[in-house]
Amino acid sequence: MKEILDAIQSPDSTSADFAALPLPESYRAITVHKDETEMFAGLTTRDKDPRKSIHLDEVPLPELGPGEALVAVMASSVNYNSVWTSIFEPLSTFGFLERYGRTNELAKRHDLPYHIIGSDLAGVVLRTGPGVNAWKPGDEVVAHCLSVELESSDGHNDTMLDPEQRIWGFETNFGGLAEIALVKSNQLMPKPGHLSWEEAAAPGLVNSTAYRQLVSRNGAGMKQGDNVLIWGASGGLGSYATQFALAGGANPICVVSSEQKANICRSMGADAIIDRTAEDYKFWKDETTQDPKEWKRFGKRIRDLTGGEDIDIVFEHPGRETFGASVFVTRKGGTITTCASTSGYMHEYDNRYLWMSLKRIIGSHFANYREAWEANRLIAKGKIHPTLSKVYSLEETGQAAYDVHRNLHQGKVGVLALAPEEGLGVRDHDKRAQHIDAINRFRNI
Ligand SMILES: C/C=C/C(=O)SCCNC(=O)CCNC(=O)[C@H](O)C(C)(C)COP(=O)(O)OP(=O)(O)OC[C@H]1O[C@@H](n2cnc3c(N)ncnc32)[C@H](O)[C@@H]1OP(=O)(O)O
Ligand SMILES: NC(=O)C1=CN([C@@H]2O[C@H](COP(=O)(O)OP(=O)(O)OC[C@H]3O[C@@H](n4cnc5c(N)ncnc54)[C@H](OP(=O)(O)O)[C@@H]3O)[C@@H](O)[C@H]2O)C=CC1
Repeated sequence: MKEILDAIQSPDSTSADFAALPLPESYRAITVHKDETEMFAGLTTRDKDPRKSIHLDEVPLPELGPGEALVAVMASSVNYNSVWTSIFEPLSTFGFLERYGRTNELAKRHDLPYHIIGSDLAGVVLRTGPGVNAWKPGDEVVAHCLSVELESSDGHNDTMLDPEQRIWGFETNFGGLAEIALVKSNQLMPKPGHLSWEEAAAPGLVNSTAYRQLVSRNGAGMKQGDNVLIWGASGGLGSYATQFALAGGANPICVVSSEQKANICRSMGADAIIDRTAEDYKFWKDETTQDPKEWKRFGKRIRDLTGGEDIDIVFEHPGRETFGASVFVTRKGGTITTCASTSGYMHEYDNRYLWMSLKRIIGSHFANYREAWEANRLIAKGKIHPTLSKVYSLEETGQAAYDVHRNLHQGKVGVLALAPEEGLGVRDHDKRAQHIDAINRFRNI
């Protein structure tokens, strides 16, 4: 592994040098274990502690198949899907690996008693499998997390519709929270040169998801002037949705849970901000009964901020707790676009407000390769910036996932894999200097 790191850090290394590097038989990786899936039985979601289920193991290097690449991972990031994996909710991810393993001989590699998790990476290609022409050893890359087979016709308009669509490092093995990752070559994209490894690894999953959900025609198709209600506007998804709204000439109405987070939104350029803790919205009277009066109070607050206008697009992901309010505050003909249900997936809303006002609910999930590429291109052009707040070592991944589970973090949380320290991997110093304040906006807060 030392030889690999030396090659990455040497400015003189060529593609041939990387191709000639011997690959290790094993590497360090963040895992959850199949024989521990019941370890949190009986506990509430909140009390399930990722620090107990997340392990750092030495694992064997997987065989490289056609259309695939082995990547030396310099840095990765924590996504909420790794929180779900680590608390075995809503179901154990080993079921996904078993199901994938049954599909063909090569996919059997994924069905193991351990799951190497993680759906982001920035690093360097070490080897490519047969049939890979677009990438070569030595390429500095980031990887998006869409894994598809594309044998069926269904996915050929929009690859997210492939029946064998999976999220890498969640529904497949050999994810990014490791020193080496196995990806399909059509997950690879160029690493933005003005960013360090950990900065480049941070946006991938959430930036691509927010791009499809909010900007793409497959999602809400946001346009200039739209009022966009963004839940968790300084969180993983929300910090990119807020940037897309601002960069696209829309008006973000940012919901956050503290003054500190409100200030982060202001620093991004937003001025319509709702602190849901300070204003104490209680959309549910009890576990089963919502309070439409509270939807109205929330809607009135939005009207105060917009000069009397309602919401064109809701960027939804908290789910059960907020969905009734989200449907209510959307304007006639508006759109609620949802990609998640952090607070519960059995949503309840008053359907009269949906059909009588011709509103639409759009389900959105990750992004196709083109959408992920366009989202990454905006990062590379310095139009959208990473929202990295804190960086942990691979050994500390359990704590990093705990922070995200308990909503103790801001923006994105990074993890160093092979990178020995933060700040390495920057190739375009001039562009970095142009954007340095925006790049550091979330750091250490
Ligand atoms: C990029 C980052 C993303 C995120 O962070 S997202 C957040 C994290 N992700 C999640 O929380 C999602 C986790 N996944 C799940 O909870 C489950 O994954 C799903 C609920 C999405 C799917 O459930 P399942 O049980 O895996 O699959 P089924 O499709 O429900 O299959 C169950 C059986 O139901 C049959 N079935 C499906 N559709 C129909 C139909 N329309 N009519 C009749 N039967 C149907 C199937 O065939 C199958 O059957 P048979 O068990 O016999 O194989
Ligand atoms: N389908 C897909 O492709 C994707 C789905 N996801 C899912 O989206 C969800 C959010 O992910 P991500 O943004 O990375 O997570 P983060 O935890 O980084 O951010 C979510 C933010 O939502 C807000 N929030 C949390 N709970 C509630 C609640 N009950 N009511 C109102 N606001 C709430 C919090 O902000 P605050 O406290 O400031 O209000 C929190 O910071 C997860 O469930 C994740 O699995 C994520 C990426 C892709």
